[in-house]
Amino acid sequence: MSSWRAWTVWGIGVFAYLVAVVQRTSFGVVGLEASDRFHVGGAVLSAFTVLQLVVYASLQIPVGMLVDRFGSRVMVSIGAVFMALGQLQISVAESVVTGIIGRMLVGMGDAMTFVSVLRLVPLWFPARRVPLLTQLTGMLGMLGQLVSVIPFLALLHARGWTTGFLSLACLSVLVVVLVLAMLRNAPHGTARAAEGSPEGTRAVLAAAWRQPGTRLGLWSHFTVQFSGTVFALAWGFPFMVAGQGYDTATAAGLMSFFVVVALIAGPPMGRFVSRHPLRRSTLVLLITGLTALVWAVVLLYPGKAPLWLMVVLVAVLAVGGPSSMIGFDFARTFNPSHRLGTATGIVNSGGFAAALVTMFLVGYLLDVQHALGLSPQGLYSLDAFRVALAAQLVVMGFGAVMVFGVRRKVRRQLAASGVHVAPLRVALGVALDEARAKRLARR
Ligand SMILES: N[C@@H](Cc1c[nH]cn1)C(=O)NCC(=O)O
Repeated sequence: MSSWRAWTVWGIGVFAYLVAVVQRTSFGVVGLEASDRFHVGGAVLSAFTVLQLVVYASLQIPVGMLVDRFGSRVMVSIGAVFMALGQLQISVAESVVTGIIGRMLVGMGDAMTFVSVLRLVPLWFPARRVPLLTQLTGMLGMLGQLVSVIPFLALLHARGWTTGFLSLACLSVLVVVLVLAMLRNAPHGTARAAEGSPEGTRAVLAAAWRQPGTRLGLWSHFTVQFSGTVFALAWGFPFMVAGQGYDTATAAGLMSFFVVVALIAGPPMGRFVSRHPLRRSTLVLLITGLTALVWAVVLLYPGKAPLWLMVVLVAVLAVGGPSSMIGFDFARTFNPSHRLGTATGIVNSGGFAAALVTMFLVGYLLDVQHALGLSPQGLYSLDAFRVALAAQLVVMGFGAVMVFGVRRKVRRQLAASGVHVAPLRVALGVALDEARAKRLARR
């Protein structure tokens, strides 16, 4: 049994991450109000989100290194202070520049939270619980999106922009108080191992990168997470409404379905990972293959894709979020605890870097087709989207090749330590034989 102390620390960590997700997603839900306040259209507004993501992704590795050095408590508190300052700035900002500075501060604080919170889990809980708790951390944090969409939006509509964003700043202040009062980096006695490393910071980074298991985590995260992120944060809505011709209510319903599926998929994914640790990369590849297949069917479907097909697409994309947590499991199982933050930061940069590159590629391909007169029905026509969104298949293919390549190295390393990974066919045969033998023994 884990102590109440461990659950309290984890609970506060999860709350801090949930609040970070609220801060991250709060601007996206007030697009119309932001357009009025800053007197700008969609293109400039998307710069707020893109810059916030650029800051978030580029800070992952430095943050990981800092967590290994200073521990989760300091990093989560500093992150919450940055987010409080960012939202305070947004609450009074009236120009694009001051607004973007606010969002970048939020991105900085957000970047410090997830990696630091994940690092608490293996330090406070026994190894067998870690995969499921890691999934639950990601899953519960996602509920922050609903806080943005429901109570925050209602408050902003009732009391106005400044009160809405000031309340979010106060939420992060509450996180700082809770973290300083009750969050500890590790149980007594393990605190030294959990803070500061016997190696120098650069040596920690080099060692984490040299470990093929970290890179397998990076490419797994890269390959399975980006398509869902691109869909949810950038191109999903324009594709469904302007490209496919769905009304906004249906598109909004599909987006809510995305969140529900991502929430439901977390626990089974965690259980699979703890029961079949040698099949993690196979699951990543299977989910990547399935995502590519469903995208190909949607993009090649003659005319508007039927609703059932869009439901399947959204479900597959939503599973990508929980699946990407497999990347963190690779980081954890292949690195000692004093390198865990750094390795987790490396892994977490994968999916977000891939998402940024893809967001840009899709926008660029839409623009180029329009400029060359190849999309006469409009910039956001279905045919233009077919070509632009197909770029995802190239990014997915690249990621899958990297997963295959680095997995070979990981398996060689495992074999050297006496762990041999049987081909899937053989392993499935053995599992079926065992199940049959168990059934017979029960008769
Ligand atoms: N894979 C996500 C988290 C997640 C879990 N379930 C669905 N999504 C991830 O990498 N998150 C990083 C972050 O900062 O949120």
